[in-house]
Amino acid sequence: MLTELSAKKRAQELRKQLSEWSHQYYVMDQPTVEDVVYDKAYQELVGLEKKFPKIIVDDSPTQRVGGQVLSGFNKLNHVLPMLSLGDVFSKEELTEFDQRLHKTINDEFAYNCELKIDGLAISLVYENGLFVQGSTRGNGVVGEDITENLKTIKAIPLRLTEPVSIEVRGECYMPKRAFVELNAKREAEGKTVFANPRNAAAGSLRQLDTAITARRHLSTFIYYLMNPEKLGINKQSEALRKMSEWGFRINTESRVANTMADVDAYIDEYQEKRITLPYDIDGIVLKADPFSVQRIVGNTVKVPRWAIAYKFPPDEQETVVRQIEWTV
Ligand SMILES: CC(C)(C)c1nc(N2CCN(c3ncccn3)CC2)c2cc(C(N)=O)c(N)nc2n1
Repeated sequence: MLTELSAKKRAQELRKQLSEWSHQYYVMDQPTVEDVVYDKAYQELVGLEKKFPKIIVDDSPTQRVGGQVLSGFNKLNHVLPMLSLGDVFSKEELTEFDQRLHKTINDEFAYNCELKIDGLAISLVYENGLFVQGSTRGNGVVGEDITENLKTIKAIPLRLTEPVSIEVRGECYMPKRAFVELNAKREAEGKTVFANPRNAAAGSLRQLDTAITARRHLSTFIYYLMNPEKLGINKQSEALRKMSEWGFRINTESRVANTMADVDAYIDEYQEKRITLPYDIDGIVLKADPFSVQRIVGNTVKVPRWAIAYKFPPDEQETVVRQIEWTV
């Protein structure tokens, strides 16, 4: 006999299982169960919550697609401005960046090298481990509250593995495969097509109908933790590892470089690999790894002095599916 109490207990078991499967599939790119198994458990949870609405909790996977059509997005002020990035287009300029830093910092320090994902910057706020607000970068000071749309993205955890209150930032992007398939569908429907995955991701996040956003196969790579030293984290590479442990999707191609020769090698490697990646990148981002170095050199009004974007030469090749490794 199904009581509200037994339904509540069963729903908690289902949510835990669904969350683990979802983490494996959407965050770790390592599906562990067939879709049909996931869907069966999900439908059972939907049934229990429909029968006993009082057992519904905010971080239930059923709450990702609110299904409501918003009338607009509220503006919001970022607690800390989302800085821009200085960019360079040659290894010579990269060396100048490194030399400038060493004018201020005498001892040696490592760089964290990251792929520069070609999507759009987002900010995510968590209170006691629960996702409470998500927004676009906007002009860096004022962004748009797109929490409801970001909740539909399975790579964004609704609850972290620890009850921490943090703000993180990253890139929301559309995988190349989803981009090609979306444009093929739009073409068949006589609609306009998106010029590139970045525009497709931006258009998908700007949807007022969250059910449309939910169908666009968006994903994220998180790359920034606010006030990390308050959490006892002292390097960018450590912050990335910690955010991964909390449940965020972190790009696995990041690497610590101890010399500029290592940085050059990283650039050469990913200029080669670029076309095979399942997502667009437009360069790499170099960051002083120790937060102590970041703190000493600080930021200008617009950009950090401790990070730089190295932009690849524009790559004329079309985004074709066959050259892409078949992951998300
Ligand atoms: C935290 C800092 C400021 C160093 C930072 N800022 C970034 N960006 C700033 C400029 N952004 C921007 N966007 C629109 C207009 C002007 N600037 C877009 C994000 C980063 C972007 C990526 C990426 N794409 O993969 C990344 N791995 N690390 C970043 N790190």
